[in-house]
Amino acid sequence: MERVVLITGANSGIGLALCERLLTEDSQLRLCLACRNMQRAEAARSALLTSHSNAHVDLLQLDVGSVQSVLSAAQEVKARYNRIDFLYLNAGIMPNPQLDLNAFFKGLFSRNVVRMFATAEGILTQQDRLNSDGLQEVFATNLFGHFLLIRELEPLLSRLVWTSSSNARRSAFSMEDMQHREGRESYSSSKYASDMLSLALNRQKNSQGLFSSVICPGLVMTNLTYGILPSFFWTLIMPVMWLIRIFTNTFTLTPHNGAEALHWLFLQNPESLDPRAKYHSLTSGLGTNYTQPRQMDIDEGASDVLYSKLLELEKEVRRKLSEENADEEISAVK
Ligand SMILES: NC(=O)C1=CN([C@@H]2O[C@H](COP(=O)(O)OP(=O)(O)OC[C@H]3O[C@@H](n4cnc5c(N)ncnc54)[C@H](OP(=O)(O)O)[C@@H]3O)[C@@H](O)[C@H]2O)C=CC1
Ligand SMILES: CC(C)CCC[C@@H](C)[C@H]1CC[C@H]2C3=C(CC[C@]12C)[C@@]1(C)CCC(=O)C[C@@H]1CC3
Repeated sequence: MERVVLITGANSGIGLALCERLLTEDSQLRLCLACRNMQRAEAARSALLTSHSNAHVDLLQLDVGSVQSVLSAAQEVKARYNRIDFLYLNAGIMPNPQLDLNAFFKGLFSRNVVRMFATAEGILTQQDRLNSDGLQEVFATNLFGHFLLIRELEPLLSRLVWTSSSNARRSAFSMEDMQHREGRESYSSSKYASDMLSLALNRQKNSQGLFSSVICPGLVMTNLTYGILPSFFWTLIMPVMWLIRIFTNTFTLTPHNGAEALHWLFLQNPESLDPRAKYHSLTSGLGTNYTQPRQMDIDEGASDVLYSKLLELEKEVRRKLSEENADEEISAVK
């Protein structure tokens, strides 16, 4: 039977590499690339068809950072497919990243140097902003848009896979400020929230046959990392990066390597997976790829609280949207 796989943020980086790997694994697959920019989505589709000429590759317009776009895209998915075998929640942003060079050089000579290279703890901040739905942009894109998509498509779903990060950190997240309006680590906060949400979804939905997993792709050279340091600089320091890889294995560096755990999960029986584990893509000093589960630092109770808060927020945004639509109808009649 033809399996249907929907991937958000599939037009570049890790998402596009995953598409390549999945088509190599199963040429009968129906892939749906869910992207906000249709020109880039077309280019990704053409690239995939060059290497897999008989592949079924569909495109779907989806801006996960916009409530209206998520709701419209979900309607379209329901009209097109009667089930989604895998939903990869991969789209993500890190706007205006700032590297704290002082902290970086201090970290270089501390006991935590390996940890710093693996997680970027203490050396990276971002500047977030409100989007047109009145939500924090990073929260809306990396977490809430995906949550809404899951809610809309729930009856069609069986497997969810989140592209999280080693940068997800409990101390960056606050339940009282789940959108991270106050701090400067919105990326870390949103990724920690996705880890929590995955656990909560497993607790609430496993009995109904829905399973969720989280992965970390390691440090990968993509548009996201080119936003932190320019691509020529990364190319210049590549020999240093290969050297560091010997000590951490988290410097996967290429999108193909970064997609290792995403691909690995595609081959696993969901019942054999640990809901409290994050599955890491790792690459050894000799260039061998493998997947390793590591326990996440999460409370079950807190993950349930986050789930309830997201349901509340969902109600609120739906109410606001229907009020706005009603206002528009009234002014159209006038
Ligand atoms: N690179 C790395 O080292 C790491 C990356 N990650 C995570 O991996 C995931 C993929 O990122 P990566 O491949 O690195 O970076 P890219 O920037 O190459 O890919 C991000 C993808 O997300 C899409 N996207 C962003 N915002 C939206 C939106 N509002 N609606 C729909 N699609 C959107 C982008 O589309 P567009 O082209 O239109 O911008 C792009 O296709 C992210 O979740 C990221 O946080 C995690 C750990 C490390
Ligand atoms: C000599 C060089 C290797 C210096 C590079 C320093 C930093 C730019 C990087 C060290 C750890 C990296 C890292 C990320 C970005 C680049 C670093 C801060 C991520 C935050 C990218 C996105 C993620 O989701 C996790 C990564 C963790 C490690």
